[in-house]
Amino acid sequence: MLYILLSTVVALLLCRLVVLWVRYEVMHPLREHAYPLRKDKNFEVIKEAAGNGTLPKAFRPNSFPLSSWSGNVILADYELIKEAFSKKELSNRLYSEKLDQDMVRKRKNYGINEMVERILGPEDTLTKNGAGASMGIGDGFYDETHRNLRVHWHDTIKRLVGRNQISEIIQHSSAQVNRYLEREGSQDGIDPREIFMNGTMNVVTGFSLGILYEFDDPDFKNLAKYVRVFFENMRNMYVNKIIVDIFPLWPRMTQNWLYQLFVRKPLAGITETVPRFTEYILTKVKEHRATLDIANPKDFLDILLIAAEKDSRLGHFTITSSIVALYLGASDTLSNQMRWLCFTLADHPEVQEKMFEEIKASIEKDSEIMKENCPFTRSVLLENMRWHPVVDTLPHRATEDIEVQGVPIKNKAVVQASLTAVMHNPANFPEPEKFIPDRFIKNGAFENDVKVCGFSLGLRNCIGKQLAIEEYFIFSSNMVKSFRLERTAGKNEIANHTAILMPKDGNKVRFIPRNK
Ligand code: HEM
Repeated sequence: MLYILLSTVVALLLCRLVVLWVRYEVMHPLREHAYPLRKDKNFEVIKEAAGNGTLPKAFRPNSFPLSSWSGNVILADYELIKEAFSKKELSNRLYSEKLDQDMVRKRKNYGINEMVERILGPEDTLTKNGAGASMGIGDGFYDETHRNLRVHWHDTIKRLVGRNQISEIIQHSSAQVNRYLEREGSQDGIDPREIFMNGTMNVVTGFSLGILYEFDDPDFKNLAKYVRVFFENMRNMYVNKIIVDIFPLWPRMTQNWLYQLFVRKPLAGITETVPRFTEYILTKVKEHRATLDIANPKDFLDILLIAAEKDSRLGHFTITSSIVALYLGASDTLSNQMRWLCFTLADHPEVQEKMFEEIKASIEKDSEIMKENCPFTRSVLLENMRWHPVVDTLPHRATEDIEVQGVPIKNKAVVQASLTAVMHNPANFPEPEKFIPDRFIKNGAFENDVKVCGFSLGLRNCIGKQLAIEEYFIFSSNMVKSFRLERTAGKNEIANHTAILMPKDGNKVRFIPRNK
């Protein structure tokens, strides 16, 4: 009897598997295609398939066993990405009620609520608003709070551009970057990673908190340490998030426990870093309160504090996590784009010289480096972004069943865009595998190409785009004006990394001052 029962169960299970296999493998309207999680492998696979025309416009990623059954979709065509990401149903991050509840637990474990009351006091608006209704500018649903955060961000940009403060903040950081390149890199050669990380982080600090640090300031060093710990734990935090999302929440046994069981790697340092980073930002909130001029906000935090008076959905967690998101979004991206530029220029001295001549002529003509006078430099910078796109998009999650240009996307599917596929498609850029410095010069003038889309497209694209483009130009042109770059070690190879297309360690460049 038991034998018959067991056989029936096994037979039913097998039937179920066959049905699933037919549904997901045979009948599924989207093809499956390789999409390795490791960025170096991913870059090679996607570049090759885009190059020989075998990459589908949209596909199910075959990243690990059965992953193509999950309903996830990778978009690999410019027009498709543009249309898909203009839809609010496809503009949410990996977010759910469960993840929200897990965050409530984590804040409790970290003692964040008590910290808010201790630092800001019980009468402060942020204490009264509580944690807030959003996970911050880089996470959560594409809802009204998120849209408002974007509006506040762009409002800050407008105000600071009007007062010339953005350029002042970036120039301050760029001057420090150059000082450190000379101090540390003019003898034996260095990998300038840390220096550019510090430079980009300092721009975020200036823009969001109104502080221009020196790189060796102890507070700034602490900030850099917090950001580093986040990056070191990024992959594990992501795995943790997926575990929380998949398994039911139990009252006592947290998903962190499950995570430790499966992944066996502690989220090293994160449990200490989150409260410290939060404490730093809350201290800045307190300081901003003392100088806040409602008619004349001076940075992003001022603007958020003013907005929180009228909108209780902007709570302490919304604000602290938005500021943290800026540091995370800004630092590894731009610093790696700068690293690729340095190593590529070191391999192309003739490109450096042509940029230098153009920059020098601009200073002679207008006493400063004007973008309009530097078409070749801008073309090189854009080509560097196209040739080595440091990131694909972050994961988007569908909130409805939807079809875009014939591509079916299921509710809750994770959708990502392969920006690499667009930028290495020969139909968009002839000979995409080659670095062609004057690719974007037409009749002697610089011509932007929207298909260089490293900041992504649509409603959930990179909010730092405008700032990053400004920073990229100022850091690069000041660097080329001041130094000749010479490779002393390594070659342009890609590191084994899960999130960022970054050069391998071991690349070194000597920054030889031009004035000596
Ligand atoms: C070379 C530099 C940069 C590149 C290539 C880059 C690229 C990207 C990409 C591809 C996304 C994901 C968009 C999507 O999922 O569709 C993103 C999101 C984001 N970026 Fe950037 N980024 C850069 C610099 C910056 C800077 C300087 C900041 C801040 C000042 C920043 C802040 C953010 C934030 C907060 C998000 C999340 C936006 C959201 O979820 O709504 N990024 N970035």
